[in-house]
Order: sequence, then structure tokens, then C-alpha cells
Amino acid sequence: MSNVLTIHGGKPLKGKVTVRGAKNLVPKAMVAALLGSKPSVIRNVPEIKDVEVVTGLLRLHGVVVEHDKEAGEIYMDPSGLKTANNAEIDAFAGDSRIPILFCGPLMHTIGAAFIPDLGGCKIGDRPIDYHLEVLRQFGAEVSKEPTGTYIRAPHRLTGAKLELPYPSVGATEQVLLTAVRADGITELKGAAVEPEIHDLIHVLQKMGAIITVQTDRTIRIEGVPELGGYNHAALNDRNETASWATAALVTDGDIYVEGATQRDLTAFLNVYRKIGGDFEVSDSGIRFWRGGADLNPLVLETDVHPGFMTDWQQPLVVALSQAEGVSIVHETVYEDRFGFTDALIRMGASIQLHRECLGSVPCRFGQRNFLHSAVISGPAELTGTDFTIPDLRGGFSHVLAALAAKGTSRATGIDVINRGYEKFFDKLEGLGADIEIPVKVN
Ligand SMILES: CC(=O)N[C@H]1[C@@H](OP(=O)(O)OP(=O)(O)OC[C@H]2O[C@@H](n3ccc(=O)[nH]c3=O)[C@H](O)[C@@H]2O)O[C@H](CO)[C@@H](O)[C@@H]1O
Ligand SMILES: C=C(OP(=O)(O)O)C(=O)O
Repeated sequence: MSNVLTIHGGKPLKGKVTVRGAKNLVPKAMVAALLGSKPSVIRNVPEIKDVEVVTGLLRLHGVVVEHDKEAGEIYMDPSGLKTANNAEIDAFAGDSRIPILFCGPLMHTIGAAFIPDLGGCKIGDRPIDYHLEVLRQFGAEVSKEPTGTYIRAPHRLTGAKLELPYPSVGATEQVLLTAVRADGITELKGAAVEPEIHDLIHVLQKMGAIITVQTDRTIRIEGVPELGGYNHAALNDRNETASWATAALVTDGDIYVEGATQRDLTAFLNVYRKIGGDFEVSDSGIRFWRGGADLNPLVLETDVHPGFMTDWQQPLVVALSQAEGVSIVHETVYEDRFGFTDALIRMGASIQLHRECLGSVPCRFGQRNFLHSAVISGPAELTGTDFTIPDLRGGFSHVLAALAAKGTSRATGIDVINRGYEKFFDKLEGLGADIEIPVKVN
């Protein structure tokens, strides 16, 4: 049994969509609530699967969670925190990467954590070695079990001098969520500095944490014995914004993204302008459209913030398939983020994948057999086809290509989209897409 979305291509998307809080912040702020001795409130919450997963995990641990979906507010009271049943945690983890971030808060509160094998997008191996190594350096004992990882804190966790081999977003968050209540000072070098990390720091600061972001990717955290609650409006989802902006470009439409925040999108907006898109920034959002008749080819490398984010890459490749000439994209964050191009090629796109680094950003994947550079020639006429959604952004890209294609496409596995795009079908219909929303088929 699976859900099928039918897409009749060829209609420009026009109108308004609203983006709310970031998928890459809200679930993490929810985990932070476990560290407090008082209730917390997170506002601007989107209705996405990752929020549901964390809601389930918090409730499993005895946290009272009340979610007002219409208002986009979640109230969390951790005062009844209890030891969890490991088997049940397993059932909840499948779709998300967030459970790994429960380690620090659970060690501080109940002394141990069992972390099931993680979900999230299959865009590379996505190991958790940096997470486990920093936890060991705080004094945790880590043991690998067949279905996950068991982590214990036999003594109080102690601040440490840490350095990440690569500015991992998740590992930086792991350090923040652990160091804030560890004894003494933690210094993290090589930290990620994405806007969502700064927002998590704002959440923790509201709870009473002392965190200094220094120059050169260094973060210094002075541990405190107790934290209170917080009341925080999450920053908006810049990745959803970039996706809808690209939809305007690909379908030759005109989309006003209410809630789009220029400050967090500088690198994206530069590329958007270079490819031939136009935009107009207002106080409450950004309007996106195609500037001229043709799109321009580009040479592009994904990178950690403040570079061009990897999550923007997949939709942009669809736009590049419509540009006049040859584009090159070098993916330097994940080793396997071009699998989604198979379906685009079946639709008529001209894309060749290469193992070599086609760019100058230092990359961990060169000479290691990963197809992590793409050469895209355009413009290609796209024709509708059937496809299965491979991952969140790859799925958005397939739907986008289908919307621009001639004829009809059928997408299965569309539920994956709910991990990061709230009210996806409503938004597509509101923008005038010609779609038949899922019916169950055998
Ligand atoms: C829920 C969430 O916030 N997801 C985002 C987060 O993912 P996530 O936090 O999982 O991504 P990371 O920044 O940790 O990963 C970056 C790179 O580091 C590697 N790595 C990471 C940890 C580790 O222990 N060992 C290791 O080798 C990964 O395999 C990857 O190649 O940041 C990514 C990079 O901006 C985004 O694409 C994701 O949307
Ligand atoms: C890779 C992504 O998310 P996650 O880390 O949750 O899999 C994404 O949002 O594109």
C-alpha cells in the first residue's frame, strides 16, 4: 500500500506560501527542554514529521507535551521525567536523526541513554563517530549494541577541550546540549555556525546557559548546575524557502514566500540572482520569480555555512537542467547526494556524475569513489514519468521537475516529504499546481 501523488506538468506556480519554524531547529529546541527544571514553550512550530517524532520521544520519557497545531505552539513540562523503555524508543526513531541529541540531556537527568539506529535522509553514510567521541571526552561510556548505542554517565560529565574534524551541525549541537550542564568549561574548536545553531544557542541562553561564540569556529560554554525553561519563537525555515524560490524559477512562476528571511539566505540569493532569478525582499517575506526568458548556467560548490547549503543543491539542479549551457555542481558535504538525478535523467535531463572533485573547495570525497560532482547540460525538455521519492530534498526536486515537465508523473513514497514540508499538498494546490493528491493503491 502506498500513497501516490499525480502531477500534470506545465503550469507555472503562482501565489503565496508561508514558511514557519525550521525543521533543523524546532526538534532540537524541544530536546533542550529536557535540560530545564521548569516548563518551556517553543513557538512558530511547523506541522512536520520530525516534530511528531520528538514529541513521541519526550512523552515516552515522561515529559508533558501539549501541541496547539493551529497556533504553532508546543508547551513542554519536564518535571515528571522518568526512565524510558528502550524497546519503545526504537519504535520512534526510524524517520529522524534527532534521537542522537537526547544523549547529553538524558545523561544529565537520568544518567543513561539508549540511542537507536538513526533515520534521516539517505544521502551518504552519515556516521555518528564525532558525536560518540565528544561524549567520551565529557566522561561518558559508550557501547555499541546490535540495534543502537548505549551511553552511560557513571560520574558527572565534565567540560572538555574539543575539536571537530569537520564542522558537523549535529556534533556541534551534541556538544552544546551536553556542555551547558557539565562541570566546568568546554571549548569547541571547528564548530558549525549555521543560523539554526545560533538559534539553539539563543534557546539555551534563555534557559540560563553561558555560551560565547568566538571567531574562527570556536564556541566556549561555561557549565551551570541548573537550567530553567524558555519561551522562544523558532527562526524560519530557510531550506523550505529556498525550495519554493527554486520552484518559481523552474516553473517560470511567481511565488511570495511569507516568512522568508534574507539574513539566513545570503549565499542562496546570490546564486539565485546569478542563475537569472529575481527577488524582492520585504519585512515579512521575499517574492521570487524568473528575471528573464532564459536561465544562466553556473559553477557551484556546496559548503558549510556561510557557503551554499547542501540542502539547497537538489532543487537547484532541476533549475540548472533548464539553464542555457553547461553547469557544474561539486557536492562537498555529503558523499552520495546525487542519487536523485536518476529520475531526472529518465525525465530527459542531461546530467553526468563524476568521482573527481570538480571545484576548489577542500573536499573529503576526492579519490574515494564517490559520485559527488555533476555536470548538467541544458536546457532539456522534461517529460513526465513515474518515480519513488528517495529523500526529502530529492523528493521535492522530483516533484518540481514533474511540475515543469510535459505530461503526467506519478510519485510514490510521498510521505517522506512530510518530514520537512508542512501542508505540502495544500501549498502546491494554493500555487495553482495541477495535481491529484494521494489515494491509497495496492
Ligand atoms: C536535522 C538537521 O539539522 N539536519 C541537517 C544537519 O544534518 P547533520 O547534523 O546530520 O549533518 P552534519 O553537519 O553532522 O554532517 C556533515 C558531514 O559530516 C559527516 N559526519 C557528521 C557527524 C559525524 O559524527 N561524523 C561524520 O562524518 C556527515 O557524514 C556529513 O558528511 O546538517 C546538514 C548539513 O548542513 C544538513 O544537510 C541537514 O539538513
Ligand atoms: C538532509 C536533511 O535532513 P536530515 O538531516 O533530517 O536527514 C535535509 O533537511 O535536507
